[in-house]
Amino acid sequence: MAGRLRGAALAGCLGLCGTALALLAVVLLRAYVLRPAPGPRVWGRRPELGFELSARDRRELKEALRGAIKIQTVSFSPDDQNTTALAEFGNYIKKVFPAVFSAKFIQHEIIGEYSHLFTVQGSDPQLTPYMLLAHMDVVPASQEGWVAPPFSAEERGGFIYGRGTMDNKNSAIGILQALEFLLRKDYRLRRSFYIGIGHDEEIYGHKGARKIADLLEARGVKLSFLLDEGSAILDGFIKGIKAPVAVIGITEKGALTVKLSVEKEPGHSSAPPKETSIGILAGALSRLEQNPMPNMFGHGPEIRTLEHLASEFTFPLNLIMTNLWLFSPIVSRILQQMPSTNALIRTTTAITMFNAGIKTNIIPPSAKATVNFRIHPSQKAEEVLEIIKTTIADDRVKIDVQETFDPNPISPWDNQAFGVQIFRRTLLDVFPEVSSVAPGICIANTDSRHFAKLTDAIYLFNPLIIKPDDFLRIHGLNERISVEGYEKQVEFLYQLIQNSDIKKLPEPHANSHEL
Ligand SMILES: CCCCCCCCCCCCCCCCCC(=O)N[C@@H](Cc1ccccc1)C(=O)O
Ligand SMILES: [Zn+2]
Ligand SMILES: [Zn+2]
Repeated sequence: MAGRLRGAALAGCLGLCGTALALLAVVLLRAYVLRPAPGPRVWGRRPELGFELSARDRRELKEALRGAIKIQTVSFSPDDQNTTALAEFGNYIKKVFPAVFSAKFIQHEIIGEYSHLFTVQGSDPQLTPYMLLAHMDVVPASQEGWVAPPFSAEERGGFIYGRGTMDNKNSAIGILQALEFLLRKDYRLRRSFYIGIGHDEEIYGHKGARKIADLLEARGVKLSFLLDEGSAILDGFIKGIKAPVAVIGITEKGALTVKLSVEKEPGHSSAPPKETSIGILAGALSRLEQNPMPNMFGHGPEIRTLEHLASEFTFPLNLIMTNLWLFSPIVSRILQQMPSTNALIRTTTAITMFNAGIKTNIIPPSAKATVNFRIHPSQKAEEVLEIIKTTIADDRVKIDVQETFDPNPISPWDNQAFGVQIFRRTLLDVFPEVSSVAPGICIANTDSRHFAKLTDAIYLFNPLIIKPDDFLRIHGLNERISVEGYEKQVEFLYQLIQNSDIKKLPEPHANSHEL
């Protein structure tokens, strides 16, 4: 009997060990044998014009950006913008980019009073046009806490400091600068393209980008791709990856902004009720913060980012990332630890405004707060609103939706995706240190969502190498760009325009079935 039991135990143990060994074999096989081959595509044609800058070009390029930063194009709220500065920005670009404004094949239109649309006519009408999008408005900046005043565009240690240096005058001015340089070298464009520069992106883009999109739609325009801000070349964001990796947004999160309010009878503070409007609202807000929206890891494109980058990770993370079918519970727990990666895997909750109270000895008649949610690509605004109501679970808290939109559809990412191949080619040309190009999610929102009817190929990417510390500067203190980084951005755009002039993508290399 005892022998039979020992035999059964041994057989059980062997079975378990066998399963463990088989699992290990699959894990190793996927990590080391079945890795997608990142083989290069064969591009016969190189950009015609190299990006060699004279000392004068360099100075001009830097001063053009610095001049733009000094114009205080601040969007405070949907009905409060610095319109004098917005108009000044229009005059400024006319002065700084004379070749762009005098070329016969470039049409310039002002849309919604302050936004700009450039139609750059290529010589081959058979080629589907593309679009480069940027915005000139900026969020407000406090005067305190900056090493140099936010609209001084001061240069320190190789960096230009100022609001808009990364978000997003670097793109607005950078695109025009790249085109200006190409025109001065008599480059004749083959593929038409549009440049859109919005003036109210930071307050939803209804009067700028939305109107540009409506106009192009009315003209029957279809785009082969659209490129806007929203992601970057990430350096040091992902534990276990040493080299910088280009993560190109193939979708952006949705958004839902709700106003919460509680009204109660005012009175003398010496005989207070059990709960005041402030206490009730604070409780509701605390419940929202303490109960984050569900972790959706694996339901959106975030998993594709990790799969693409798997072979970039050092051991043993490479084993884990190539085997997400097994390790995703661990990975999703790790991702939720840092705010920037937590934002990739769930709808985020941010309490952004709170107003209440009149005087120290008056029971507050009302308390109001604003909560801003950024919706994960696998959820819809309606579903998020239901979760909010259930979490607050208090009828005394009035919930008003201020603004909402669902996440963008997911743009194509494969060997036939024209835009993706052009970005990849251009990244290889301009940033040889970038080891991988992966699809990702833009965790914030951009003007690009207004263009969904013109193309299904919307990409969010700024050709800038950014570190976690830089990310905090966007909408924060000491926003800055390195002069070298800005030159690289202009070079990227200069080569991108030339690379896009290719008629047809080259056939994929025999080994490069995946990007
Ligand atoms: C695989 C690891 C990835 C780690 C993620 C790190 C992400 C780093 C990305 C850096 C680029 C950030 C670019 C931000 C663009 C910001 C654009 C913006 O500020 N938009 C406004 C628009 C808006 C929306 C709603 C109301 C008013 C304005 C925004 O707040 O989203
Ligand atoms: Zn922006
Ligand atoms: Zn912004």
